[in-house]
Amino acid sequence: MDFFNVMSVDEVKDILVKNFKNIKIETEKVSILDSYEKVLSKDIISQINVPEFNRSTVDGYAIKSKDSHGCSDFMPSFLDVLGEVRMGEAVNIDINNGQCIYVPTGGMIPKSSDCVIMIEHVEKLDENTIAIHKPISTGENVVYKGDDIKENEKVLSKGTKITSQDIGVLAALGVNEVEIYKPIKFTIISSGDEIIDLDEKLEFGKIRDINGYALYSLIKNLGGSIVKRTIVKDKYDLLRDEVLNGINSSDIVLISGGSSVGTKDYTYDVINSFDGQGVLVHGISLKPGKPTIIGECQNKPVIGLPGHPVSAIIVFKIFIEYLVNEILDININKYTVSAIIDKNLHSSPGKRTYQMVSLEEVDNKYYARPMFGKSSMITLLSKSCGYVIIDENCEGLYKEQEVKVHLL
Ligand SMILES: Nc1nc2c(c(=O)[nH]1)N[C@H]1C(S)=C(S)[C@@H](COP(=O)(O)OP(=O)(O)OC[C@H]3O[C@@H](n4cnc5c(N)ncnc54)[C@H](O)[C@@H]3O)O[C@H]1N2
Ligand code: MOO
Repeated sequence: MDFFNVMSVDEVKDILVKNFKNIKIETEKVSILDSYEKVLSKDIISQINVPEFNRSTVDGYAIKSKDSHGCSDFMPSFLDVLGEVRMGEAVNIDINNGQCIYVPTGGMIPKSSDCVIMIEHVEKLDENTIAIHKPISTGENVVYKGDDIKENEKVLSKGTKITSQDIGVLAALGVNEVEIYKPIKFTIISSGDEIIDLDEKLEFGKIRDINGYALYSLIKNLGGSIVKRTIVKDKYDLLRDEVLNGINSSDIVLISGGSSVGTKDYTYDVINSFDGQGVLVHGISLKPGKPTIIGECQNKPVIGLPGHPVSAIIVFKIFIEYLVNEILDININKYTVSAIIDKNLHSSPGKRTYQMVSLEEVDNKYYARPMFGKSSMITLLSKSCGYVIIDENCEGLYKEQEVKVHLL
């Protein structure tokens, strides 16, 4: 077996896109009530204007704004009240100069009116007459037809992860059902003679399967589904069988452990044993996560994540999240926090370093405190809030330097 042929993070992302962006993911129609956090597989184009008519945003009188021009406490304008607009009903009356009509909040205003004056700014002289003392401008207290959404406007794009606000938009359009991507299917294989499941006895020398469980929840959090989570011993045939099952039943196969160059690291050979291009990447200039493997077997991505839990999770976040976002056209809109690093920090030039940090708020400023530990220590991640990325060509960070913290 060859030793690592290390590639940069960006090169690896390009390889993922080139080989796997066009994987076909099934779609289905669901009620908008079941669409929360699902990903749209088609653009939503509005068939209507929202609102469909000019509406008042206040309780008041719809008038022609020019009837109010020049009026004051000393020289009010007097207007005839033609009647009242009823909620939910079309207005058939038009107003002329010197006339107005009462409109409740949200009610339709007559075509000939261009503004609404609030009742508290009006003096009601009798049932049919009001006086106004203050000028009001065109458009005041009115939402015009199509102000919110225009007919034929693209309201939501393919790849949108649907939020509660988006469900509100769909309801406004009268859309009952949307077409979404079905969850991307994953198989998770934890490999290693030492790895045992939670219901097994912890004999001396054994290690609980941390990665299988952490990856399971990362996939769920991404909107994916897990077809199978399993543990296999360090035997070529057993690993190959599980990878074959994974390829046949899933869209993406993840193997944790066995990605390095030890005598019992079979991931590389197993990936190369299937039809397809085999191993595309073995080794990334990345810390943690260098011994990652990316392969293509029978047109499916099979990814060998490093066994150390911190490395497995970080590699998932850098590459699997990226790939899923690319496949589903999800707009990557990750929130970051600006913070001040509170220690000098050396990195490893030549490698992109993902430095874990905790965050502390002092006097309305965030401070990022580097968290140190080995990549075999899962609590390094659980005690951190996020990470700072230090580029390959950078030797480190200076205390007090402003950094972007990517939240975990
Ligand atoms: N000669 C070299 N050895 C190693 C290198 C190297 O460049 N040259 N890289 C090191 C780095 S970096 C990492 S990370 C590991 C990755 O190793 P593997 O992917 O082959 O993983 P294993 O050897 O199977 O396991 C490593 C470590 O992680 C523990 N582990 C594995 N799976 C799980 C799991 N599901 N849950 C919890 N812990 C797990 C395993 O017990 C080992 O302690 O290679 C270095 N070696
Ligand atoms: O991926 Mo390794 O964790 O750099 O030790």
